[in-house]
Amino acid sequence: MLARNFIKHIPCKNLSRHHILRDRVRPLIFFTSSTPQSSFSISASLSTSSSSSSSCFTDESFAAPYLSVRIHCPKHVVDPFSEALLCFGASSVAVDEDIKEEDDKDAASGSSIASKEICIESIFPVHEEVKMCISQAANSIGLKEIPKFKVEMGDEQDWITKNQDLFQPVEIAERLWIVPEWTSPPVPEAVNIILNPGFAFGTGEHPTTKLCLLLLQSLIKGGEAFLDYGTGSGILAIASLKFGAASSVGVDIDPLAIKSASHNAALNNIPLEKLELHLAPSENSSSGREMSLQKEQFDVVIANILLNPVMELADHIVSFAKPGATTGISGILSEQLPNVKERYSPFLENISTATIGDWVCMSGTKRGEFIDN
Ligand SMILES: C[S@@+](CC[C@H](N)C(=O)[O-])C[C@H]1O[C@@H](n2cnc3c(N)ncnc32)[C@H](O)[C@@H]1O
Repeated sequence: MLARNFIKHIPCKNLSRHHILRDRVRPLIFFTSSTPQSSFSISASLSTSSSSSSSCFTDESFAAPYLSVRIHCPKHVVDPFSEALLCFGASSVAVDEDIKEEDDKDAASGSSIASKEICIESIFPVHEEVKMCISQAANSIGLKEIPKFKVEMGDEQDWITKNQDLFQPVEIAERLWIVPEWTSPPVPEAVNIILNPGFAFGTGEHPTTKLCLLLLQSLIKGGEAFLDYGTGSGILAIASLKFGAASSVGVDIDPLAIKSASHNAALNNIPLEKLELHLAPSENSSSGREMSLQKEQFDVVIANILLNPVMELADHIVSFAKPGATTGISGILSEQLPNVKERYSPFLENISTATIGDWVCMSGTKRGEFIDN
């Protein structure tokens, strides 16, 4: 579990507003998160040949059961409470955007909203103690009562089927498309990354994913070793290989992300020897952050995670880049950029930024020698 003050120090927008999906009837804001883990073995390399998607990622494992939990919480705390749920064990939370917009208008007009409730649709892994997670999340944001909730069993396949219509092909750039597994590429001759994100983040719809893909496309000239720190669906790792990288490594603290990335690698016929996936120790793991990755082995490193890990792991992330290699950092908002820049400037030079909306991707080249701040 993450420490309680982890949430308190993070403004709402910092965490996990990962992904906006539109429902036919009502839009949803869809958040996803890593599942906190206590300890991990470090490597979960692909275990299939490129020609067989099912052998690497069996239908059985993909249809893992989950708990679907509807939680009624006071509207005025929906953002911090959603963030807190993610920190205390939810795999994803979805909030009705129409109701949230109403809420924001109420807040702007100063009307009393404390009594109104909003329903958060969340998903928890089956092993999570849902009541305890909800209670910890409520405590962490100062809610006096534990919100009412209802739990149902589901399986991942249900969830995916339910949400299939929502994820449509995404054009990232001319001749670069992200295409759901269940649709045909609109431009067959383009670079098409075939995806089924499952529970993992990374459908290409989020601005940070787009920014990272564009950065990656500009950096990969052929033959590079690429590190995707916070791989989610594996979208960047897979894209790097399609752009011509020689090898790619994806790291994530979420086992569901590793599963999803593995499945997606097979969908894209990625040869086994070209992609490694590593389950990283989480923040609280006593095993520390050592993985079987060598320092200074990558020509390009991108970490699209969130503000807190980006700040905390700065030297760790940069340590994997070769001197002179470009490191991209995303998952951050414009208002957070000054702090992130300051944190990385001892390690990176020639820093530049790209933005879409409020979201930023910062990149720079690794210094030969680090400077004191
Ligand atoms: C915003 S998603 C990015 C996914 C994908 N790379 C993309 O660009 O769309 C962030 C991912 O980072 C993972 N993550 C969060 N904290 C992490 C950490 N400390 N170490 C490794 N991965 C982490 C999350 O589980 C999640 O899958």
